[in-house]
Amino acid sequence: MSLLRVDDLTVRFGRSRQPAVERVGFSIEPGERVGLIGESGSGKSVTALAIMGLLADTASCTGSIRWHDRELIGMPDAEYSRLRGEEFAMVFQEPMTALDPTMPVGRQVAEVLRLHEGAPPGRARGRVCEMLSAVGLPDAERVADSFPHQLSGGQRQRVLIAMSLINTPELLICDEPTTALDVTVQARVLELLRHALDVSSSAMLFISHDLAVVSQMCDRLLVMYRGSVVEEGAIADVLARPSHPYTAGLIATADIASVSPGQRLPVIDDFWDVPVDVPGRAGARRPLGSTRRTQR
Ligand SMILES: Nc1ncnc2c1ncn2[C@@H]1O[C@H](COP(=O)(O)OP(=O)(O)OP(=O)(O)O)[C@@H](O)[C@H]1O
Repeated sequence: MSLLRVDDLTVRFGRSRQPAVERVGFSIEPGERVGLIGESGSGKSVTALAIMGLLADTASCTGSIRWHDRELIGMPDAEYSRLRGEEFAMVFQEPMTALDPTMPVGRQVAEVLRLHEGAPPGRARGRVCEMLSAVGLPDAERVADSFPHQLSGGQRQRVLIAMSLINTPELLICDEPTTALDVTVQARVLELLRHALDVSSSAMLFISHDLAVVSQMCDRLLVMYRGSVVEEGAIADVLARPSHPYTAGLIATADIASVSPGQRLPVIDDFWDVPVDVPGRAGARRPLGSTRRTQR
């Protein structure tokens, strides 16, 4: 049985007729690292938030999200929040907004442990410092006593990774975890994330715009386009034989070998005009040759 199985997931906000995510389906096996790539607005974050049960109140969700043998859609809040942080966790794009500015970061990491394990404060402190060291923060005692604004962006993101992995979740969802960091720090944070996952054996859903980074971090790739998954496969297979024109365009414009981690790949911003092979959805039909390239 898959760790996570998403079937026919459709998410709408308010009275919008156009779903943000439409009939999305994929699964993640234990320990597997899956990349989710797509243009801005294609529905990557909404898919992640639906799995985490953290969508805005205005969202309505249909379909199925199964965690092991349990259905997450419609699960009572108390039960959902027990799973969140303990069995699956998420690292967000912007560490400053994900951390409480009024509390030392060590206490915030300890809080996650306490909530899920009931660890007494003394023991929690030791575990927190161990975890901060494990994500490449050597001066763990000092970092633990610091407030978020006293740390650099890279340090804050490491704190969030420590926080998300401290309960050894079976699945870690990373939503553009290094986008807010500068390029050299991004490479280091990605390296330690990979190492931390090796140690915890957690599976990962890694969301990015960046094909180069995804191809370094993941085994399998999902490509989202206008709210739907249009391509799925082992990274090497997709790169060698993309089946959807959007993926082909993305790969064609991406000189993957020459792009260092964190550096943006060129994207094609006229792909809205490429037909989308989703039942029931009418797309404009302009040929791929009429696209233009831009650099983000
Ligand atoms: N709270 C919300 N209310 C209304 N619409 C929303 C809300 N959150 C997301 N959307 C819409 O859902 C669609 C998908 O957004 P989503 O954030 O998943 O895109 P994304 O692929 O993650 O983009 P990016 O790469 O820029 O983060 C967008 O059209 C967005 O405007």
